[in-house]
Amino acid sequence: MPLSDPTAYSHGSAPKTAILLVNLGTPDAPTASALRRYLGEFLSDPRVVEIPKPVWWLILNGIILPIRSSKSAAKYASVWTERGSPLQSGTADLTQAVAAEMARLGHHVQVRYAMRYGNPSVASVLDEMAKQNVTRILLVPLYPQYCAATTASTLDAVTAWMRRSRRMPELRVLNHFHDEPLYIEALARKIEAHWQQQGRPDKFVMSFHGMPARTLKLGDPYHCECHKTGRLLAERLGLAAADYAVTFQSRFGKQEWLQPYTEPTLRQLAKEGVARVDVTCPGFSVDCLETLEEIAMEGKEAFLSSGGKVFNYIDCLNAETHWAQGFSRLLTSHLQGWNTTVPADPKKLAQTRERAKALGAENL
Ligand SMILES: C=CC1=C(C)c2cc3[nH]c(cc4nc(cc5[nH]c(cc1n2)c(C)c5CCC(=O)O)C(CCC(=O)O)=C4C)c(C)c3C=C
Ligand SMILES: [Fe+2]
Ligand SMILES: [Fe+2]
Repeated sequence: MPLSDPTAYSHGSAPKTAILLVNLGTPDAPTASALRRYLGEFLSDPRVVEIPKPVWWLILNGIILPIRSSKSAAKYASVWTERGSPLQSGTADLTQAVAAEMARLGHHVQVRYAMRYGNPSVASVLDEMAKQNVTRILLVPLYPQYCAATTASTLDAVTAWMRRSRRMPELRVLNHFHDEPLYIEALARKIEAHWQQQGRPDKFVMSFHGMPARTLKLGDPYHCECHKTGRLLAERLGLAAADYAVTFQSRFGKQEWLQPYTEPTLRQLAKEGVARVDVTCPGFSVDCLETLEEIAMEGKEAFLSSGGKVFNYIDCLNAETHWAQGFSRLLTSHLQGWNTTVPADPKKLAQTRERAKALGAENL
């Protein structure tokens, strides 16, 4: 494959820094054909499904895609808004909020987002950055807990692009932020705001996306990082061990996944006489199908139909102001040594200020 040369090198050009937020990706429409494309790309990633390729190709194309595409399309249709997929609009909003906050903090950085699967692709955003002479990239997979299926896969997409680029940018990667005080604090504030309005539940459930159980034995730190987030958040909220549970949702296929599973736990709690549960999903940066449909709709139905009385779903952090501020402070600490506060070009600085103004930075 020929190496790409988007712009000619010129002497004396100042370093340009970008923050690239990457989320999982989502279908372009809630239709079976869009789902087939999206799931086909997602589930063909060997980081996501670790089964020998030829066997998996047959199962995926012969069974999973024909059946799951239309089933999943109906689920997506139930959460789709006039802005499209919640994952897409939520990621765009978070990006804009972080861009505004970084500008307010005086950083001259581009903040963009890409999707690991679907659009805008990681390669297309990196191509655009290269054309704009971006020379330093802070890569931020939007997963607080490290997992090979998500975090490492995001880096795979970036390194695949780098393999065909002549002039590689400097690259830093935010590996995880599952125990960062700024993240735990933002989660705690969100929960506390809810409890100030509604009082405390009988049980607080923190539901994380599941993974095949064998990945824990193979050394993936994901399970431990989910539990650490759960423990830190519970401690910050003053909860005793009996007041909360850490569970895993979105099981896929027949093999064992990380336990306890969210939905059976909700049913069990209701049967044990727990009247009210509050559920939140700290592993998802923005609300998406997995939180809005699987938890807020299906999880609620499971709990109430098993005898539970009150089910509250507490949203993800999304683009909350205090999270955009906390996240930007966290990202700033990863920019250390890259001087982003001295403008290279006064004209560009004025443009950045105008852009920040247009993005509402003054209100943050
Ligand atoms: C083997 C299959 C899957 C693994 C492993 C997996 C890991 C994993 N996923 C997320 C985050 C998200 N997953 C989402 C949707 C989704 N996940 C799978 C399968 C696996 N995920 C499927 C098939 C789907 C599509 C929906 C469906 O058909 O059920 C989403 C939501 C995307 C959206 O558009 O809203 C997110 C986010 C993590 C964090 C993770 C491992 C830790
Ligand atoms: Fe998933
Ligand atoms: Fe563990």
